[in-house]
Amino acid sequence: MTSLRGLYAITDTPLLADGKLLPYAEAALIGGARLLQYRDKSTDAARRFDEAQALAELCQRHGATLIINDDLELAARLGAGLHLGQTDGSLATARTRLGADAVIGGTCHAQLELAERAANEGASYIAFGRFFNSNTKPGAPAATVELLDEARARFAQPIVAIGGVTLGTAPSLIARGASMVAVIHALFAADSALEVVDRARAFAALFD
Ligand SMILES: Cc1ncc(COP(=O)(O)OP(=O)(O)O)c(N)n1
Ligand SMILES: Cc1nc(C(=O)O)sc1CCOP(=O)(O)O
Ligand SMILES: [Mg+2]
Repeated sequence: MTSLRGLYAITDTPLLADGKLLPYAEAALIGGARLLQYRDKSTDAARRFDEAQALAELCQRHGATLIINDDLELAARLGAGLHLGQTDGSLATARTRLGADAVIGGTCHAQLELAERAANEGASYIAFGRFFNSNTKPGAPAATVELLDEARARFAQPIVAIGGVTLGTAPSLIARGASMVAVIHALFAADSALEVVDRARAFAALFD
């Protein structure tokens, strides 16, 4: 059973270009990331499969869970988890296809109604954001930390907080009930894989 608490690392193809994807992803896993999302917006199916398969092997080696962003078919091929946004397809269909044990998450922006629907459709976690200014997705709809109080009281599903999460901003989200923090820039915009290990360790320690 996957533990849905701790650091949720998300890859970013432009940021992890030039051979950084696998070493930086492994560094995040060494540092303690529990979920690793493969987020690649390209249409290069062959590269996407190869990269996701390599990440699946890394996750298996480090006892973490791979989540595929947007792509149910790729998740099904690899036996991985899946994250779906509001325009990425049905969570209920994904649950039927991937089975009861798969980790499937849904984007809920700042709307409790979207979380209600995601929960009813079988989401393993509900993701809210963007809580702070995001380097990766500056235009994502904004959410306030107060939303987490209400979400925590209303839903049994673990809550993922995303958007501008740093070592400085994460504690306010965890204190309000976020079970996981999903991070791109503050984890992977680093000069070396060793620096990613250190950052991941520091994020993971916030959950001790
Ligand atoms: C954990 C997590 N939360 C939210 C998102 C955003 O999903 P979406 O709104 O579909 O946007 P894209 O990531 O597909 O651009 C996410 N990927 N992961
Ligand atoms: C992919 C994504 N989704 C968001 C949402 O609010 O739904 S914010 C975001 C980007 C997260 O990257 P960073 O940690 O660099 O801000
Ligand atoms: Mg999406």
